[in-house]
Amino acid sequence: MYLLIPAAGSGRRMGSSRNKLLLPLLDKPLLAWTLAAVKASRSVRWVGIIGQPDDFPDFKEIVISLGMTKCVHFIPGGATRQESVYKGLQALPAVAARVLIHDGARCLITPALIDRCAAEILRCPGLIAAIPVKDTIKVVEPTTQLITSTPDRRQLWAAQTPQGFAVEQLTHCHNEGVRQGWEVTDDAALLEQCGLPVKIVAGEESNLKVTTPMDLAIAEFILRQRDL
Ligand SMILES: Nc1ccn([C@@H]2O[C@H](COP(=O)(O)OP(=O)(O)OP(=O)(O)O)[C@@H](O)[C@H]2O)c(=O)n1
Ligand SMILES: C[C@](O)(CO)[C@H](O)COP(=O)(O)O
Repeated sequence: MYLLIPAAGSGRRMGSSRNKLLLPLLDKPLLAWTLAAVKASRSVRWVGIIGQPDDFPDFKEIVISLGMTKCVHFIPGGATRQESVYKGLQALPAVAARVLIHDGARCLITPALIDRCAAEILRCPGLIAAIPVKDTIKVVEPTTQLITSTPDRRQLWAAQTPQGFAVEQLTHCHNEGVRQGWEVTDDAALLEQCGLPVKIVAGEESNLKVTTPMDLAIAEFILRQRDL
């Protein structure tokens, strides 16, 4: 399976002066945890790490320190996650028919979840890992700050990565996104806009995205519970 890892962000919400994926988490950089899970996955053969070129020396050091034997490529990213994935798609080998995309920032991913998504994407053209929403969600009118509705929670799922796609279809949707000026925060949203089906695969509650300093503390807590 081909796997693209968007890792070209800046970590604004982390309040970090550098890419948050290079911040330490226990004994190694955050991205090293993500890559360790990728290394342990049985299905992934080809890895494209999408990053800002300034970060490549650090990324390469991490890859070497993990002793990754999979084929690893470093792909220059863009100004948004959407642009970064678009560039990643263009760097895939022509023979790639299916691709998984997994955020570098979801560093608690398990090899089992990667392999489950890899197996499932061979049976459908689009999928995302997701978990049912636990909270009661309110839709709020931004200027008045008044609640306008409470969506039925049974229909709400929190999107995670991996997200998997048929490469041709995802490329078509990204092209359409560029043409129409769509701005989205995940790849599934592009298929949704194009009216194409995307399936849910059971995600994992611990598969959080490290976005804020609080997430970093939670990630550390979860990792300490695991058999390292
Ligand atoms: N231009 C960008 C922006 C984000 N990402 C990646 O997309 C994932 C999810 O993005 P997010 O958590 O928002 O990361 P940042 O952009 O670093 O964070 P922030 O939005 O707080 O600046 C991360 O692995 C991030 O590195 C990317 O590849 N290219
Ligand atoms: C793709 C994603 O991880 C799904 O949860 C997420 O959308 C990435 O970006 P966000 O801007 O932090 O939501």
